[in-house]
Amino acid sequence: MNNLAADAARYASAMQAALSDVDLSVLDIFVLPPFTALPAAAAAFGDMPVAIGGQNMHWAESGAWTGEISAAMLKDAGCTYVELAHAERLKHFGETYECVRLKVMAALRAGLSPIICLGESSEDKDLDRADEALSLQLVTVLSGLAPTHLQHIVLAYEPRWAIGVTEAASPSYVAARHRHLRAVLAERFGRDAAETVRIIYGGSVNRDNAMVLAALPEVDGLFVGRQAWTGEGFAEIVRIVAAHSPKGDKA
Ligand SMILES: O=C(CO)[C@H](O)COP(=O)(O)O
Repeated sequence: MNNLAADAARYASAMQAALSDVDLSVLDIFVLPPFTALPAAAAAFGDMPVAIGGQNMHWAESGAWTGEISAAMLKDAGCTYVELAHAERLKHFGETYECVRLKVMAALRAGLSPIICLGESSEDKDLDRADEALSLQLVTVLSGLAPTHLQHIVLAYEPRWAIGVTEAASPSYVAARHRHLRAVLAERFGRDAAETVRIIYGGSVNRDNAMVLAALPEVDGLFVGRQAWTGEGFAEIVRIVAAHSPKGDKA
């Protein structure tokens, strides 16, 4: 809940200016503004290769759900992505992965790519059951999907204890959790389909840790919060990832 529609043009032009010498075709970039800023952001990014997404949506196509936003409304506002299951949705609004599952299906039906947040609590981490918690979340949220759906899905691994703090999870910890998520996908959907899912890392990503995290072979991209509140800040991360990604693949 940061930034207004009027900030969109400034945000986009700051990114454009900061990245004019960067080959953005090696990256897939998205920004997820507040609902009220979506049309302004879509217009402001214009021809830049930056996709737009919502931060949440409802699972129903339409109807008596006052105050909610549907997939069709997001598409109408210029979105191609939608973020689902952010830790704050689960914590403050009582969302469950069962309800996230309905949203994932609705997003895919509408042609939106869901960015599904997964992450263990600090208690799960301390009790050494992070992988168990992640398996449960992932299996719940993807039940009912076919292997062909996976190419449209992004998993955002965001350990809850690493969001909004000063330190991200360590690279080795992140790599292990991403390997686990990939293994769960492979077990359920087959290795080939599992490889089509992007698994990105979020939680206190900043200019100091972006390069190391993005360079991990297990990490397909970064999910940036505070550092992306300004176009300049986000551009710093984009520049780092574009320059140092050793994968020769999109990140
Ligand atoms: O907002 C986030 C990116 O999706 C996420 O919760 C991480 O926030 P940050 O810790 O401020 O980077």
